[in-house]
Amino acid sequence: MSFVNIFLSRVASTPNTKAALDDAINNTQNKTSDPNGSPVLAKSNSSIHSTMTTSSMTTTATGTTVGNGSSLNGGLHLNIPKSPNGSALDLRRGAFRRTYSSNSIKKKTIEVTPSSFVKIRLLGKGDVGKVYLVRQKDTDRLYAMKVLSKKEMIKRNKIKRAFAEQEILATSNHPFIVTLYHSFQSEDYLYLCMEYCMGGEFFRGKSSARFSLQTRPGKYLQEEDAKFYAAEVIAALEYLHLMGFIYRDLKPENILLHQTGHIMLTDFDLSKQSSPAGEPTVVKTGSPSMPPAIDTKSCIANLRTNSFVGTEEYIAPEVIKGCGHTSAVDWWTLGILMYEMLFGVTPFKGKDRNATFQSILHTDVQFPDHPGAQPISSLCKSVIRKLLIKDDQLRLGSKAGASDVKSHPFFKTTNWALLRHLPPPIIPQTSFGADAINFRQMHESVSLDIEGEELVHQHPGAKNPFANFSSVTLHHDGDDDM
Ligand SMILES: Nc1ncnc2c1ncn2[C@@H]1O[C@H](COP(=O)(O)OP(=O)(O)OP(=O)(O)O)[C@@H](O)[C@H]1O
Repeated sequence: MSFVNIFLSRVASTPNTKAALDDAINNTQNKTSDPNGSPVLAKSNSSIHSTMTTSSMTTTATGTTVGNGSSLNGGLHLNIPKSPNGSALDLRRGAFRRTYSSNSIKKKTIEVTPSSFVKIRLLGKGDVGKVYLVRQKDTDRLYAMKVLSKKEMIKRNKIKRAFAEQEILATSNHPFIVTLYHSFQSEDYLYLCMEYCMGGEFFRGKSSARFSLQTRPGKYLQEEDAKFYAAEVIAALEYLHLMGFIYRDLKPENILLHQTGHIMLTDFDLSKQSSPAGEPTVVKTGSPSMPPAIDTKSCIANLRTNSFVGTEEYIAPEVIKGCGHTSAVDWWTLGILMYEMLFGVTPFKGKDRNATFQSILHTDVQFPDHPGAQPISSLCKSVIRKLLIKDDQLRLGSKAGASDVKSHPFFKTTNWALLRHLPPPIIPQTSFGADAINFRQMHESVSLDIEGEELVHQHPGAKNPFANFSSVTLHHDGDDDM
């Protein structure tokens, strides 16, 4: 039985889990725009422009309660009509197409092959694969296609990671997590066909997209803006933890911007799955006026892992020590991310890797106080300090997971239920999509043609390690026209 089936049957039989997932999703699903409507290339006589393929979309404004399992359909439903002219603003404001529920993904036999797509350009590179902007030939829809080389995966012992990534993408259904549409394989490559996040990377190294953090004045965000992105990241982490996954690779490069400006987490090859995921439990909040919160920590309480993974400046102390780590690593990385959003640098960066690790292990976080440094509130300092507590058992998030973090007074002004209604601080420049203006120019050293790949030579009779890779097409609620 695949994880999806196990998960769905568990969801059906456990009202707490279902309600908790619905809660995590619904608390963020009320959106000003749909992050999952793949842009389409619409050809006119003289020009190519983008349009959303949606007629109407149902969104749910619901006050979810934990434990009664009725949240999904219990709220107010709004039908948002299609905009008549499909302007860029309308794309952001009015385009809805997916509902987010824990059982809205329908797995189908694979409906595409590599030759169903035309490669448009290279968007990004990892060590075993590349991500291309592609167009599906028969629908003209644009997608981001991650193409992983089997040869490289075998050489670098990364087969398990590709399986984990497929599993997470295929089971996730959340507005801040990139949507998977198809996964399939050829003789030499694995393919993950995902929603194309037109806004590019949230922020990255020196050659950045024009609206990324690195090009903001002073290379940092205002505190309120950083709070907005932190809240969206927390919502995504909460969902992943509820699903039994530790993300383990939160960093700016893995946060993509949807064309609406809302974030989407991507790159799950370092994520770790607790199998089976534990039951979420309910914790009482301090205030009688607040509803009970979900304990996401219990979903992954049985998962402690030892692998040394992560990105140098974002690695948590317990990972460096190699004494086993839990979902608390994700809260550490959130602390680093918040610091970097606010100050443009990470807090423990040393002159080399060793110095960075020493600092991560032994130095308390310091906030810049030189003239010109951005002043931040004491509540903001407090939440960062608590997320960066070296002892993972004392760290914010170590007791009840996301609920601990969400209830820190820094987030008192955050309206979690309406997160998606808030206008994002940065709206990516829209274009017709295929020009990928929000991505830096990349050149391919080796040609990797989606249709005609080089061959991998395996020993005759060797067991095919990719035999169990799922080739599926995933239909999401609202995608009937696909
Ligand atoms: N859905 C997407 N939409 C737009 N661009 C994307 C998408 N997914 C990935 N990219 C681009 O491709 C880059 C590499 O993607 P990703 O990190 O998933 O690849 P990877 O091979 O797993 O890399 P790594 O070796 O860092 O794990 C991203 O940083 C981003 O620029």
